[in-house]
Amino acid sequence: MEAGSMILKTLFSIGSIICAWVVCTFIYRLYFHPLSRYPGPWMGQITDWYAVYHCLQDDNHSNFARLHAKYGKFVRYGPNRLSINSNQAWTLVYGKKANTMKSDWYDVWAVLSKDSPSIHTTRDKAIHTRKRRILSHSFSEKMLQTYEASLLSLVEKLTESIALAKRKSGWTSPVDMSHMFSAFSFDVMGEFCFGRSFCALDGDLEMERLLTNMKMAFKGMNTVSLIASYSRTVLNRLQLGYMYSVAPLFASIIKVFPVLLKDLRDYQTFCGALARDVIEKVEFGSCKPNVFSTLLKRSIDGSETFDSLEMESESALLVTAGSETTAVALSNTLFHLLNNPNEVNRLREELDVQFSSADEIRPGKTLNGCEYLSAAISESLRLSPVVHSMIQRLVLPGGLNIEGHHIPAGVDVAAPQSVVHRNPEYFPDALTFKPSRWIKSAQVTEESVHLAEASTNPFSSGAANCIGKAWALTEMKVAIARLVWLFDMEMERPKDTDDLDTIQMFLWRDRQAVDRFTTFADGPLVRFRLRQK
Ligand code: HEM
Repeated sequence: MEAGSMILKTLFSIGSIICAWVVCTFIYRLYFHPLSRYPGPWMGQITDWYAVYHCLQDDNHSNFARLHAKYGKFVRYGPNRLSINSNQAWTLVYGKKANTMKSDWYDVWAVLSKDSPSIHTTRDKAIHTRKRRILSHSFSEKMLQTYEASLLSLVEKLTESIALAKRKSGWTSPVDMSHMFSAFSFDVMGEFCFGRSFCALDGDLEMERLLTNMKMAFKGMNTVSLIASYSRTVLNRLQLGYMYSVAPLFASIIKVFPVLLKDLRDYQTFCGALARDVIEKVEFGSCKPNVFSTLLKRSIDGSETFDSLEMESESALLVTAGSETTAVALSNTLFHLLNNPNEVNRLREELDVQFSSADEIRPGKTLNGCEYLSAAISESLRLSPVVHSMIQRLVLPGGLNIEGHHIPAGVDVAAPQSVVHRNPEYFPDALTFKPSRWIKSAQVTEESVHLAEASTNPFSSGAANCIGKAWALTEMKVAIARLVWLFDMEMERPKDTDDLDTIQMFLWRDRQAVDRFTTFADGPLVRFRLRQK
């Protein structure tokens, strides 16, 4: 009896200590923490489970818009986290000289990069600089030109498969363009990285499976638990990126149960095999130039390059970083154009002046000179950035001064792209798709064009900005210009959206999107017919 009451007493004491510790932590976080003066949802002020909850909801993109509308420029959304709605963040948080580094959040992603962190998951600045130096050789202007022939043949395949689709009275049945662009950009990355298409546009089932797995991998990088294929429980969407203290636990679980990451490992094995195939072809001198052949040739010349583990890790990263992002950007651009048919006409007028056949639309000076095309893409990336919400950075010793505030070292800061990109301080009629805002004219001053440029950051900035930006823009320009040149297009309106005006339609689609670091939206569903001149 006495032993029983002793145990009860001990449990009670332990419980009381834990409760007191939790209460003290919450009181400290609410009233005494260096960030306690910043407004934000009370749940977020006391625990990171607030951020985890919104990751589980896939609604970070819309939640940050709500939070900033309610609380203003600075929002404390986690005990040690600030979201900042300011264009100054592009230089002060992400820029080359920013007093920040990639946050611990990237450590969780590194769990997925098997034995060697990729350029994206590397946090150490010196190691990152070395990786970036090596990889930049495969992204030089000269190298990009050598990949162009493969890009053109895949764009032709894309437009041919649309032209050959079943039709009624000249119009095809609705084509899901997010699916089509996924297959297209996946194939482009196959050519770009390994010198061979993945044949996803041909409907290869094995490739479809890998593409689906890769999308899971993408989700998993933010959702970390790629456990998805194994246990379809809440765990498969658990966002440990915001709870990095449990990352080592997660890593140990994976070691004991490797089956949990089967989808990702399948995908990495696939990329590893492709990388080895390139190694053989380079040895026999039978390889089209691609990212990996360029890196291998450097090792043959005795120049600085990656070891084989790094090559596999970079190959897996590049295909994911380069394919779904571009696919999402392409489907968003097509959506905005078809949601604003006058803009399609304006773009067509420009293309008709520059090109007399679709075949003439290819990378180069003339295409780059199409300012309305560039403007339409910039405007789409503004309104619907591919990485909508948080690219997290850790403030280093010395702190960060921004918008008259001093943020102490150790705080995780981020500027959600879609919030800054839709800030009316920087963009009049912020929710309207207006490519003309990017072009100086009688109505648009040079200052407002500069302000627009300084207030958008779809490819991020600084030393860890998107290394594939030039390639992504080339891919998008050719694909969009050829579609607009070749086809009349009509967007099939989703059910119950007939009464929505242009802005409401955009916001409707935005709400349907899911934010998993990359933000995915379905569709648009588009009917095509060969253009009637
Ligand atoms: C429209 C398409 C694209 C968009 C909007 C985009 C956007 C971004 C953003 C915002 C980042 C910074 C991520 C972070 O700091 O965590 C990034 C990084 C990166 N992107 Fe892209 N990207 C696109 C296409 C591509 C393509 C086509 C490639 C490769 C061919 C690529 C390769 C990379 C790599 C390797 C990084 C990591 C760079 C580093 O950490 O140094 N991206 N991208």
